[in-house]
Amino acid sequence: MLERIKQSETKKLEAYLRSRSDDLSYEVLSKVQLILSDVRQHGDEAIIRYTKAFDGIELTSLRVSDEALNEWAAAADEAFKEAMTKAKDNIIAFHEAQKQNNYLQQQSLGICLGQRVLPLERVGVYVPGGRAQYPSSVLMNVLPAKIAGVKRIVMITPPSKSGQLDPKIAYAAQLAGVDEVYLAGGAQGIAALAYGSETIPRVDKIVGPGNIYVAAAKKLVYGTVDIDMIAGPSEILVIADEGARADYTAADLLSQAEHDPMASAILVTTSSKLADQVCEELKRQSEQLPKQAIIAESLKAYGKLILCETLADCVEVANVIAPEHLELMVADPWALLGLVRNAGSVFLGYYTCESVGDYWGGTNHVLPTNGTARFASALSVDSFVKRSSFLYYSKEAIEAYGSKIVTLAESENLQAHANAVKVRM
Ligand SMILES: NC(=O)c1ccc[n+]([C@@H]2O[C@H](COP(=O)([O-])OP(=O)(O)OC[C@H]3O[C@@H](n4cnc5c(N)ncnc54)[C@H](O)[C@@H]3O)[C@@H](O)[C@H]2O)c1
Ligand SMILES: N[C@H](CO)Cc1c[nH]c[nH+]1
Ligand SMILES: [Zn+2]
Repeated sequence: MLERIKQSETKKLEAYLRSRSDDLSYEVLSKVQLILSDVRQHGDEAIIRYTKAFDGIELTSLRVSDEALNEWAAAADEAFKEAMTKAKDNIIAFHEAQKQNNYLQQQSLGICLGQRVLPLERVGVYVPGGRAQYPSSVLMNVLPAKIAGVKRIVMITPPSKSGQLDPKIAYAAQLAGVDEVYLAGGAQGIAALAYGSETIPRVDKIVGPGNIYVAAAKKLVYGTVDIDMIAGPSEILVIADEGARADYTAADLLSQAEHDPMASAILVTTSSKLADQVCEELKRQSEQLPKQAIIAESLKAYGKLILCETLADCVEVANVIAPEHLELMVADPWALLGLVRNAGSVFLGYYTCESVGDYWGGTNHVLPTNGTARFASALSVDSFVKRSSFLYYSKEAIEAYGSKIVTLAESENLQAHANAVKVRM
């Protein structure tokens, strides 16, 4: 069920990495570029047209009114509401610790300098909604923005199959404190947030995960607006030792394969016995899952099984792949953690399945994909702030240090810079 690769078969590993990076191909990017340009030119009309084409829904209004939001949120199930409220507490507790402080350094002669941490004004949050509804992603995106102090949080999501907002998404938006909600998904939604339309406001930064079209659109609008990262189709890489249970391992691989035909699930292990058992389990468990068609496509295209000599080798393979999620299903996960350099988020031990982090634990589930964990980080409070520095020099300070500044300015032949100091001395 999974393509088998030995650690020594580096060509096969490289081929996998190449195929993954080809996902954001010229073909996808050029298709998405056309959508972006169309929405930039034609605004709401183009968004409504693409929603009809891709989501099969004829929208009459993009904005979800406060009354509709209240009505739909009230329809959400009580057990769901209770679990979401506790998950919210866990997410807040983890992210509160990420808050950065302003700082001030004082020196002699009255000199002082420092840094202020300022929230972004307007942020657009993308909540995916094509193949599944993601109320958990509402909390993961919005709560760190709230903690950072973002003034206006605009949420967009594709309409549900009935053409409305799913009650669970409506409830999550209220629980998290979203300011405005619009029904717009895919590249057309990202374009609206980047350029603005008659109805949807332009924002300063777009955050949130999505499929390949959303990821491509975010990549293309970067520069017009800021983005958090490329958070595309989900990925899991499980490192398992001979003590890992095959049924747990297979269940975890399937948990991400069910997201998207382009999701990736990889097992890296030192045990060929476990590898065989996991393949059996994958077959057995996937036959019972409602999303088996998506899973089959995902495993066929991106499912891999890599056999290594040692656990340290397994971690090296993971460092090369740089997965979004890395599970260490080994007896002593803490001993391996220090060797991990490239992973969006790490899950330790036999009992911490990725679902704990997707919904509950408190760490963020919006994470870099497609190898970008080599340089990108999880969504955090930091994603919603900018830093602005300041400097104060007194009359005495400029007189004391002015000649040094003049020397440096003249060394660059910038006489006007030097003069600005000289006139004060
Ligand atoms: N990396 C992360 O942090 C993270 C977190 C949660 C979910 N995810 C991923 O988010 C994705 C959710 O995907 P989804 O599809 O369910 O929802 P989505 O909202 O991301 O995408 C749906 C939209 O895609 C557009 N679309 C669909 N087919 C298209 C086509 N042929 N051409 C142009 N546009 C098209 C449509 O506009 C549709 O509204 C999954 O890949 C999942 O793995 C990632
Ligand atoms: N695994 C996803 C991130 O790749 C997050 C998620 C939300 N709901 C379920 N899973
Ligand atoms: Zn998931």
